[in-house]
Amino acid sequence: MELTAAGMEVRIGRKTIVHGASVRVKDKQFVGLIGPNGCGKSTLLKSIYKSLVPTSGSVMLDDLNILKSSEKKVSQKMGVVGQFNEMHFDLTVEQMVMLGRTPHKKMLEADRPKDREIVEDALRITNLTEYKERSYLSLSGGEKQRVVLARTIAQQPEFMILDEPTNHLDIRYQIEILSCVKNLGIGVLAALHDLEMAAHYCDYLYAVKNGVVYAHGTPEDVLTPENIEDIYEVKCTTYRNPITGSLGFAYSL
Ligand SMILES: Nc1ncnc2c1ncn2[C@@H]1O[C@H](COP(=O)(O)OP(=O)(O)OP(=O)(O)O)[C@@H](O)[C@H]1O
Repeated sequence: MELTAAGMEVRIGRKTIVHGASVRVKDKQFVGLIGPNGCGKSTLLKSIYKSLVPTSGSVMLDDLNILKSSEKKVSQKMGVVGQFNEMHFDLTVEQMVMLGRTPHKKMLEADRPKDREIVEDALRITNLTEYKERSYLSLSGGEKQRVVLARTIAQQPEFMILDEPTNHLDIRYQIEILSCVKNLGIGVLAALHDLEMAAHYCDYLYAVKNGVVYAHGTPEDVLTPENIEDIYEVKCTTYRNPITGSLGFAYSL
């Protein structure tokens, strides 16, 4: 399943936030979106997953025209883990994860044994089984983030978009979440801040600066000291992490 977002332009009020960005995620690729605060990563992702209407551009998931398809049709194929996961009414963790089954059910259809099995699996792979009776609102930010990932996994999407999925997470959960997503073996487009994580997990990267795709390629091609200095306005030296073999970064102002 391949995602192609072409010529995405997003204007909010009088300001153009994303300027003609194109992004492609080939079958089963894990693609990262990097760039400084406010460069337009979330806005670009939202325009791809239909939370914002782009001024121009097209988004195809194989032959499904995302921008012209119903929410239900899109959510049968595409799962989204957004940046903010606040809710104002309380559900248990299990009920929250069960919401992931909604796109696959008819209106008011009860939970089927298969739905319960899928929810159990999603709770297990996100290490949330023992949280299933807990109230969602009582959870910490990182725990909520894992529940939202579990809900998205229960949705059984063929493609996933994640907006800074490791935001609130400590190192262990950052690794767990990214490994878990990688092991799903589906196409992924994820905005990430941690360049070491991006280098380690992503097959391909798009670097955004001022709403424009500044560079794209493999992590080795994109995460050069020159690019990082231009994109983030910091001094940077790269090295090879002797333990993981992945790219490492040392920064200074
Ligand atoms: N609804 C809005 N009205 C006005 N400006 C907006 C709106 N939404 C986003 N912006 C602006 O668009 C720019 C890009 O925001 P966006 O959230 O896409 O950045 P980002 O790269 O995801 O940043 P971060 O890494 O901090 O999450 C920012 O300057 C932001 O203030």
